[in-house]
Amino acid sequence: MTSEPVPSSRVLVTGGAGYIGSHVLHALADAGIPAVTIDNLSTGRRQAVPASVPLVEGDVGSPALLDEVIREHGVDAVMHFAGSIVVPESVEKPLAYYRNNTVSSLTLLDACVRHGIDKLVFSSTAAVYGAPERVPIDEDAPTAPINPYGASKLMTEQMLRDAGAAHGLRSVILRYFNVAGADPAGRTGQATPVATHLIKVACQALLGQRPALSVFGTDYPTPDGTCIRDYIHVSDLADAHVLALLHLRRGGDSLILNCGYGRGASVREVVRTLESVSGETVPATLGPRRAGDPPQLVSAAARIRERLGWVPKHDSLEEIVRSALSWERRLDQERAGRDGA
Ligand SMILES: NC(=O)c1ccc[n+]([C@@H]2O[C@H](COP(=O)([O-])OP(=O)(O)OC[C@H]3O[C@@H](n4cnc5c(N)ncnc54)[C@H](O)[C@@H]3O)[C@@H](O)[C@H]2O)c1
Ligand SMILES: O=c1ccn([C@@H]2O[C@H](COP(=O)(O)OP(=O)(O)O[C@H]3O[C@H](CO)[C@H](O)[C@H](O)[C@H]3O)[C@@H](O)[C@H]2O)c(=O)[nH]1
Repeated sequence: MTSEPVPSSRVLVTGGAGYIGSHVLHALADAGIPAVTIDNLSTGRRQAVPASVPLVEGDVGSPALLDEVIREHGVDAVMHFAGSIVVPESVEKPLAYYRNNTVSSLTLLDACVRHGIDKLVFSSTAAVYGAPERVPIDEDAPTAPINPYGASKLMTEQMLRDAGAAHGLRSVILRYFNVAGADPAGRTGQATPVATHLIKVACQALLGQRPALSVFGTDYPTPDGTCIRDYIHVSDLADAHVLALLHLRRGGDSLILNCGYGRGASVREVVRTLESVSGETVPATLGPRRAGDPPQLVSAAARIRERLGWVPKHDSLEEIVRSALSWERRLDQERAGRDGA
């Protein structure tokens, strides 16, 4: 490594080898915005990172590594994706979640302040709202997480607010609803080893990679008895990140924005849509409720459009499930190629 900073500003993307981070790295590369990523590859994959982006393998909780990367690459802004994301696991191992999500974020914020970086885009979650009293949920709704994952993210939001007031660190906090689908060009997708998200699990069941999808609860107070979620295509979410970065680079103020389409789909609707795009049946069993699932989570979606001028391009459940299925088929072929080699 050289000791002189390079002249062009790069955005530091933490967790860029993961599902959402890798889509954002591709979106940044497509927009001609230089980036560097730190990832410890705990759930991410090296091959998800675009060839043009330097991947520094290491932990975002290391102050020395952050110092080195920020100096070496002339970092002027940060997008923070690295973290642990499985809700039930956060209930079993809360301290691990507070360490990897909250404590590591504290280390990162500290590094930003130390290096005079005043722009940060943060991956938050609708889980900060807990089980909301009303849908659609707007950004001013009360935050009341019902699991350590959501609490660990809300604590980081609080640190960002306080660091903004004290140190001028401006942030865009993006609260994602249910992220799904894959890059339409097939460059990346969700490849994390533990699949728990509905659309990925349903695709895996359809392809015979698991015996069946278990539908978690059919007695919810919703029209068909199954839970309703606001599914957002990961490529639209990636575009929102690029817009958030540009907003901060223009000198824009701190924002908290929901990321969703403002429209819900039930578990049964998701399954039907997957069946209609594939022409095949999803093997499914009707099971009991999963602990901690609110009946409905739907975003109030106006603010992000107003503040960032975000216009979704893939706003259809068909497109989301089609891209997720074709990504799952691609992973299948990759595995078959490896096994055959
Ligand atoms: N997937 C969703 O539906 C969803 C919803 C809301 C919020 N989020 C948030 O979005 C972010 C990205 O989620 P994802 O779905 O892409 O998950 P992911 O597991 O695919 O990506 C996380 C990446 O961070 C890396 N990582 C984890 N801990 C690290 C550490 N300490 N140091 C360096 N790298 C580390 C992992 O190797 C991985 O590449 C997370 O912060 C998550 O909480 C995701
Ligand atoms: O095998 C499965 C998996 C899920 N579901 C159901 O499908 C819906 C969606 O579940 P996911 O696990 O895909 O997503 P969650 O809604 O639980 O949570 C996700 O979306 C949240 C915001 O809406 C947070 O962002 C959180 O981090 C993220 O994991 C839920 O009703 C769930 O009960 C099933 O029926 N069977």
